Amino acid sequence: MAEHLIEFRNIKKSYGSVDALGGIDLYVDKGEVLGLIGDNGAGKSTLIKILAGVVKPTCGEIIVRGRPVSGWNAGRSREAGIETVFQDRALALQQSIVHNIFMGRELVGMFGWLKLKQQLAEADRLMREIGFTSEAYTPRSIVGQLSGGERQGVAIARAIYKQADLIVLDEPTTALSLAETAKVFQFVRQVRASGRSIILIDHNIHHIFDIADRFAVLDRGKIVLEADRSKVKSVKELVGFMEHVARAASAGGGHAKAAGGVAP
Ligand SMILES: Nc1ncnc2c1ncn2[C@@H]1O[C@H](COP(=O)(O)OP(=O)(O)OP(=O)(O)O)[C@@H](O)[C@H]1O
Repeated sequence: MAEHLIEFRNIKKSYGSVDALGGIDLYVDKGEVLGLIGDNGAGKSTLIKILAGVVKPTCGEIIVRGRPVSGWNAGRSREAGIETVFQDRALALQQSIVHNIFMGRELVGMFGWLKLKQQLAEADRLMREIGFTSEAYTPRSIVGQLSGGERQGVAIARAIYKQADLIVLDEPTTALSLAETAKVFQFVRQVRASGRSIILIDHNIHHIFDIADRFAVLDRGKIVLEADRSKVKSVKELVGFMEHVARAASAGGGHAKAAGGVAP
């Protein structure tokens, strides 16, 4: 069996009587963008919090590069090379790009002196690596003066500095214009081109369709569809399936499930 970068096997999470996740089997491979789609309350946040090690699953196994990891927590998640960019991005807007990238992990030399020159050079390299092409900005630019898409880029650069192999982006295009969304997706493409993986959560199916290599649709704590981009003919087909899932939910029925292709 092929070795995945990260794999969830039968991950469950209950909050009292609420089953937020009811047995998730999901994997991410090296160098791919996995689009995670689901309505409000489907369990997306719970899933990525488990991945980040900040929420403990009720049961299930997490396998990293083919090896089950016991005692999964935030430290193990970081060691596995997983970094999550949450919606607020946790950026210090009054500070420079370089400050934000190195925040809490500054390069220091003997006697605790900050290696500012090296930090500036490394920040510049990271910005170029993810495709920060605008000449208007340097590592000393203030993050608050950047556009929404560019701020997302700074958060991604910080994740790469932290040696991320898998970057989880939680709704990175919320409240962004089309042009800014395009910038974020350009960063995502660069990250994928570097061989890193991305889990992209986005409410906008069109966005996910444009960029993901594979989709996973979560519905009331279960994966109801997993499909390669190449197997899905059009965004219309994906939207049709999502509508079918929603109809089944509002009718109080069981989970709509699609095997192989997408058509329900
Ligand atoms: N700390 C908690 N205590 C109790 N129930 C919770 C908790 N966190 C999540 N839930 C429940 O688990 C289910 C999944 O929630 P989750 O936040 O993971 O969904 P989501 O897909 O991220 O939704 P959204 O897009 O609205 O953030 C929901 O029914 C939610 O009410």
